[in-house]
Amino acid sequence: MDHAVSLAHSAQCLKKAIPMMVKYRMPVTPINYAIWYCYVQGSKPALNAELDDVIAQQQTCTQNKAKEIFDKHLSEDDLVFFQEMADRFHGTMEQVQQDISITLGHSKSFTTSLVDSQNELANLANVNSFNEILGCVERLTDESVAMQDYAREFQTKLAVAYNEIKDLKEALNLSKEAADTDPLTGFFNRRKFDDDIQLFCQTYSEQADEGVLAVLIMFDIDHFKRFNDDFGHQKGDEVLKLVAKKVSQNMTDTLNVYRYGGEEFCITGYFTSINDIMKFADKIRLDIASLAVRKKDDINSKRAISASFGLAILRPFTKGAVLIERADRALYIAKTHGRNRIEIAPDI
Ligand SMILES: Nc1nc2c(ncn2[C@@H]2O[C@H](COP(=O)(O)OP(=O)(O)OP(=O)(O)O)[C@@H](O)[C@H]2O)c(=O)[nH]1
Repeated sequence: MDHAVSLAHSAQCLKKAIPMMVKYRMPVTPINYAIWYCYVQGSKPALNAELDDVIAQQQTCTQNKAKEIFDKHLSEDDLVFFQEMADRFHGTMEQVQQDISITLGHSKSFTTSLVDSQNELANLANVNSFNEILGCVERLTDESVAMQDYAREFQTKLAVAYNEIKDLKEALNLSKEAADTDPLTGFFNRRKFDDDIQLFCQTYSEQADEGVLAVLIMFDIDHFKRFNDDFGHQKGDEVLKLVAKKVSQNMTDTLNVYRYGGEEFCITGYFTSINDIMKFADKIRLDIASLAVRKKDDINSKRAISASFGLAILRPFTKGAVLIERADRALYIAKTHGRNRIEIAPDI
């Protein structure tokens, strides 16, 4: 790929590439960035054709497929280029914006001091060649005002460019957010969970604080298949949304909630005691159990909703996979012991 392109051209390509990633719900990874940038640049028709095919079939492009396309048509150099580009744009514009503000400030104070001098001179009746000096200062003042006008105009143009870059950055953040979010529930999605869980375990291991417990709470709506079969998939989606609302109402800043699978959710976070964890999980369990739905045209069709919970307290230096396995096992026991209940994984 030709990297010797102007900043303006790169900005144009980025501006077109980001909405593509948003549209097809692809996370902003360097690889996705690279293939879409190349796509909108149009420099590799074979890449465009392949990406068009994948999108036509799947309405998105999976990480694996994106990597495959990248490996086939692009190189590692392209990747480095993309990783650096967005930051470079923003950094450069920020710096220039600062410089011009300083220049404008200087030119303003220069004008002010010239005006002051001019006034002072005007008040001095006994100065030799008074009119010459005054004329000279007047010219300098005019030049300074012109310089200030020029700087202001330059700043306006720069502000426009700066805002465009800012918009680009925001679009990038939004597309990242969209790529991490489950659209039905608004929770983080499985992809984000897979990214986060290892970091969650690692951070706790490195900064383990006496008296702080890190926990993974897994829960799953009971008999959801039966519900879907009896009420239809659409009503099932409605239940997922209702459950999500109840869960959201209990969330705090120290907790993260994810849609782990179809009707299965995970919460990770920190508590100070097992008692607090149990109280928290039980509140959610009861909130979900307070829900009931019925068919529009059948008053006798009322069906209660419930969920089962499996908790696993993190032991330092445990891998994410082990924590998940323990919570999953506890959830399985909650299911087999009658559902609508909470089980804690044994601390072995
Ligand atoms: N409506 C709806 N259903 C979904 C969605 N995702 C998964 N499901 C359904 O969720 C059901 C899950 O069924 P199972 O895994 O057998 O579990 P279950 O019926 O809840 O039974 P237990 O977990 O043992 O209580 C399946 O019928 C899936 O089709 C979704 O997004 N919307």
